[in-house]
Amino acid sequence: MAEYDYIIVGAGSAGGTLAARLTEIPTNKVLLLEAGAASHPYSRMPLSFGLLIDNPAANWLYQSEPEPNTANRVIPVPRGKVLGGSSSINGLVWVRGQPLDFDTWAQMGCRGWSWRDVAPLFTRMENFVDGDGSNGRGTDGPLKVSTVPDQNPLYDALFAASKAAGFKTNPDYNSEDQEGVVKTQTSIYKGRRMSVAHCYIEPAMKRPNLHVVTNAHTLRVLLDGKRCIGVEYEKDGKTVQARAKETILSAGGVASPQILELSGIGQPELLKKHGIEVKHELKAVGENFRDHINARIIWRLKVANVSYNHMARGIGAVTQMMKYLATGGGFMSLPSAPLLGFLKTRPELETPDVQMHLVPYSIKDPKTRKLQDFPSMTIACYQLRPESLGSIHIRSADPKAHPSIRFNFLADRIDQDAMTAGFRMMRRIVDAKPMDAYRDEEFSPGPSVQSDEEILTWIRNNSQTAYHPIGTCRMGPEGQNTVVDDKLRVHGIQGLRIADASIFPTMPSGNTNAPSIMVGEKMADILKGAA
Ligand SMILES: Cc1cc2nc3c(=O)[nH]c(=O)nc-3n(C[C@H](O)[C@H](O)[C@H](O)COP(=O)(O)OP(=O)(O)OC[C@H]3O[C@@H](n4cnc5c(N)ncnc54)[C@H](O)[C@@H]3O)c2cc1C
Repeated sequence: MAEYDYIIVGAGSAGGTLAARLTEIPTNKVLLLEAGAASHPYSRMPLSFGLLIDNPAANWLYQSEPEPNTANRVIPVPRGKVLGGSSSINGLVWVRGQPLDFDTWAQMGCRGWSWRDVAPLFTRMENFVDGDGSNGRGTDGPLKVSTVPDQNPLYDALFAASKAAGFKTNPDYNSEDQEGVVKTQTSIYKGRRMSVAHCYIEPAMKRPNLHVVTNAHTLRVLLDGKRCIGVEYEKDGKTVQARAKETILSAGGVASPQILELSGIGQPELLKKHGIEVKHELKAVGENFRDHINARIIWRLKVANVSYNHMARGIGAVTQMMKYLATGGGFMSLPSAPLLGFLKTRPELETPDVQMHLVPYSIKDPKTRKLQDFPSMTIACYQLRPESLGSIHIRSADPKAHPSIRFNFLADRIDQDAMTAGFRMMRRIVDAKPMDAYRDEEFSPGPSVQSDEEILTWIRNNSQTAYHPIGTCRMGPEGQNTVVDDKLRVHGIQGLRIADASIFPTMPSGNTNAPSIMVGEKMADILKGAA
């Protein structure tokens, strides 16, 4: 059986970062297992966000359970299944979060995770090419970050409308002050996606001490009593075992709790129901699940040539392709949103509680992301720090069966109120005078939806996830509600840690790629004895 110092399961945002950092020390022998392929031909192009959203070649294509809170709809849950994980298929929006997020983690008992502790990790991971090193922004990290270069009179009108509606702008929302309507910073450089595969894993693969195995589906971790001794995975139809001093699960918010349960770690009743021997009771495995529910309003536009529905359809698609090939710019180089808003729904709030994504086109269906036929724009809004808690648990002892995902979106009154207020703020921006020249009728939901109840019902009936599942192996001091401690060790099991978005105790205020990479950086420091 092959022996390593470290086995990392999942080559995503956190796992890929961790593998690269650990192998900086030549004596560390590391095995990185990834269920997906080594690459996908579309991945480096930012448009791959749309092209891979329903593509099984790079995506797990999970689905939620139908739940009454969201009109019993089955909501698609895409996750990256390729080297780089979700960082290879995501919407490329780069957000650190608010200092308050991490100070809250520290306040919940996670020593070493306050903003003061994690800010240097955010600095070291990035090379913000449009920054000058102020605000703690990185200038020589492995992952290049740039501000969207796309210009469009619609953006100017939206900035002016936001100002007219009473919202400020902000020169750097990834500083300690997030508030404002802003041009998006992205994990894109010169039109190419800056995934963890490209920025961390591929350079590290030149090292002899990193062994990367792709198309390797981890089935379970191997336990000797209360000690983890390695993993069992399937490769080319064969079951393979590997041993390590430390095993780190980095399979993401959906799959890390699944692998624990398949290994006999979790809620005893649930494991027994599926015929799995209980090796270690941990009630919080798969619980404390949070995600962002994303409500999108679509407006028709009077001016066609500011909307990519007009500029990127038919012959326009060819023009955009030529532009992309020649300059690395245009439609195919955009992140999921070129403008963002981090705003307060109530003036007395200390920091923003909603995030908006302002998009110069609309899609027919978020499941396939096909462009709508008419000139239009979208603004989407989610509450930054949702309170509602869902769960992710196995539905079967079969490691290939997708787990049961229950969002429980909008269960909490705070979430309902913030989403309703955020919805009204989207309309407030677009109704402002500077948008008069562009705004046509609201296409979806349309003017018939007005009262708080109508808005909330519409959100329940139509909204999707913003693709940020977190919390299912929550970090914190040992207790009913946590799975790992602040050194990311699974409570009660030796030699097993978890490093990915599943350990977030609460939702960071924004998109979750940068905080997931930060977890990989932090895990590396802990294992190197530097944290
Ligand atoms: C469609 C989409 C759009 C998004 N847009 C943005 C955005 O614009 N900005 C942003 O900041 N965030 C975005 N996110 C979220 C962000 O990308 C994720 O939060 C982040 O990548 C999670 O990192 P992770 O390390 O926890 O998991 P992942 O990066 O998902 O990595 C988990 C890895 O584990 C592998 N794996 C799972 N199970 C097994 C197994 N049994 N055996 C072996 N390997 C396994 C997976 O294949 C995957 O490679 C988006 C996500 C998606 C899916």
